[in-house]
Amino acid sequence: MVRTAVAFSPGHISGYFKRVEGSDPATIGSVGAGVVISEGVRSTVEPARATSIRVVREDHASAGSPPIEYALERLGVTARVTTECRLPIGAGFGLSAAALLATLTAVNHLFDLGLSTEEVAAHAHEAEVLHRTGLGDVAASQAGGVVCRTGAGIHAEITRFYPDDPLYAVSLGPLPTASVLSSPGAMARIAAAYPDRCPRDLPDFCHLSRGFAEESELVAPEVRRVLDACDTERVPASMTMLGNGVFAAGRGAEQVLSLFGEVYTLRVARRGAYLIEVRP
Ligand SMILES: Nc1ncnc2c1ncn2[C@@H]1O[C@H](COP(=O)(O)OP(=O)(O)O)[C@@H](O)[C@H]1O
Ligand SMILES: CC(C)(COP(=O)(O)O)[C@@H](O)C(=O)O
Repeated sequence: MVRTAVAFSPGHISGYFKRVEGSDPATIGSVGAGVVISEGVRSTVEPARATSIRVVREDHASAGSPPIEYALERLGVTARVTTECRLPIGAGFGLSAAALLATLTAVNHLFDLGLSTEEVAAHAHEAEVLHRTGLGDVAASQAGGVVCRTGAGIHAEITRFYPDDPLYAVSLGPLPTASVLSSPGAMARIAAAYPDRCPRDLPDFCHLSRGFAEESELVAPEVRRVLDACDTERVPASMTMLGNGVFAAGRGAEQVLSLFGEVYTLRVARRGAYLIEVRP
């Protein structure tokens, strides 16, 4: 039997963020607030002569993941990787970071690399930043909670709180993160819209996120329709950054969102990425 390692990482919904410049990928990142969610990516890894990545979601599979391929090469290993997730990819659920954290956690154990949890996160963060698939998701998904990051990178100060209430989300389609991060105009509007404080609680997080979504002008017409419906029902809601989707909290949230698509019920994660098993 081939030795196999399996690991999981939670995803992360960013509510608001601002890019922070740095001298190298370790110091480049973002400040902002978001929610680490119970759904994420499970990665199964086995040694192979050449690296191959299979990305599985529902009954669909695709091949390749440039950030993961890059990270494995940096670590000097080749492996057959299968990632699995329930949430849609590219929809603002931080799945690129989750896929990296889950895969590198499994790789670390499979190949006995002896990396600390922080070193695993550092490699994942570097791959994210270089591929423009995220800025602050890896830092957030190192642990659970509603997260406020007041510095860039994985060593920055991060405060977390852990509400029991679920969050609901609906996705209306992808919004490639790299397309926004590469647009100087969008990044300038994002920086100007940044609410420079941490959220007090979940409703306050929704409120700050909504102000940011409006001011940054990132809200697409289909997202606008969902937000309008939430406003009518007085349901706190905002846009999943960076995806064409909406998250909402509290009474009535699930019902309003269900008018627009499949509703994902998300718990606030209690922990970050972890190893599930090594076989045999
Ligand atoms: N589950 C996954 N497994 C492997 N690679 C992934 C996964 N999710 C995202 N990626 C990588 O990240 C890219 C998308 O990044 P991004 O738009 O930031 O997605 P997200 O918003 O889900 O984090 C994909 O093209 C792929 O290279
Ligand atoms: C918002 C984003 C830049 C991207 O998030 P996603 O599209 O989920 O990869 C995130 O990494 C952040 O810094 O807050």
